[in-house]
Amino acid sequence: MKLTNLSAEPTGKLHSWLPTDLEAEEVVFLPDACPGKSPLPTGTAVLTHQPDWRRFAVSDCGCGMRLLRSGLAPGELDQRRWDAVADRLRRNRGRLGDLGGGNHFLDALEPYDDGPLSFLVHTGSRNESGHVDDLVGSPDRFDAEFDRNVDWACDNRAAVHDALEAEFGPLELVLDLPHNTYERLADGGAVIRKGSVRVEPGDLTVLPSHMAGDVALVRATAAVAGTLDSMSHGTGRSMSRADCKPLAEQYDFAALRARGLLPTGLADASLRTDGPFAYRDLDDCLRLIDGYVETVARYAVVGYMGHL
Ligand SMILES: Nc1nc2c(ncn2[C@@H]2O[C@H](COP(=O)(O)O)[C@@H](O)[C@H]2O)c(=O)[nH]1
Repeated sequence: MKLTNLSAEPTGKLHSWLPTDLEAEEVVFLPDACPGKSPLPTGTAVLTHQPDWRRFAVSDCGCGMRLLRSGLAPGELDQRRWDAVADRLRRNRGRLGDLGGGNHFLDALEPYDDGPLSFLVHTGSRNESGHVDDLVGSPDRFDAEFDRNVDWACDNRAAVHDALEAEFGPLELVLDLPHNTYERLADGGAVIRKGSVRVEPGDLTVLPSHMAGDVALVRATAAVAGTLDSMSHGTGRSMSRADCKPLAEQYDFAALRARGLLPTGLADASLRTDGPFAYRDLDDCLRLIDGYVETVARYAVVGYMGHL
């Protein structure tokens, strides 16, 4: 098996994160590589011809990110308007336009170069995703259900987009990319992407870090031919949710609130497992993919919501 390691983790450790029954020709580990609850670790792209490869492609199918550019000057965002968006999303609970839990989030972004605010939406396919699990032995039904999930997740991001437009007016769609998908190959194999997006040279993608960290809009170069046309979907976790507790207890949430808007009523306790201390640094990750992407724009997070 060819293993390409663009992460900061030692290669031996990465091997231990792969399922022992995975038969892959190639595995790419991106800077956001981290183990999770899914069969494959996050931040990976896997080329396989294993007949039952679909069992490695389950979990939060179609989860992805949508980047939107507004016509708003940064000063036009305030607590009242951020709360109004949060209330709209809360009213969507259980249906399209529900941000969901975990580290699904909506950020307001201010560019470092002068310019209008942008918004970054990160949501998945919510409970829909579990429906593929029982279909791994029925490829046609699995593929149809997976596609339905990917479409549902995209519609979910579109519904969050609608909620933002209801408050802020028209928003330009910069990109919408799922990061838990697979690409079927003509020869029966597949490239499975878990926490990684499909990009071709020239394509834009977005790299967020955490609720208090910068976000980069990047363009893929020709070098992505060497990463199975794949790129990271963020900086990735540096620790598991279970390990966050001691750091969360010491974290200065008041300083976080002073730097950016959080919806009224969102308790510090809700952010314990997904706070800034749980994720890697953006510049560290950008250094690891130098040559594979070029930074087009960089933003500070000036508003966060999640765990609504
Ligand atoms: N700008 C923000 N980035 C965040 C936040 N929470 C996590 N992250 C980054 O996004 C991805 C999300 O990944 P997933 O594994 O849950 O699909 C992750 O790699 C982080 O680097 C946030 O609140 N704001």
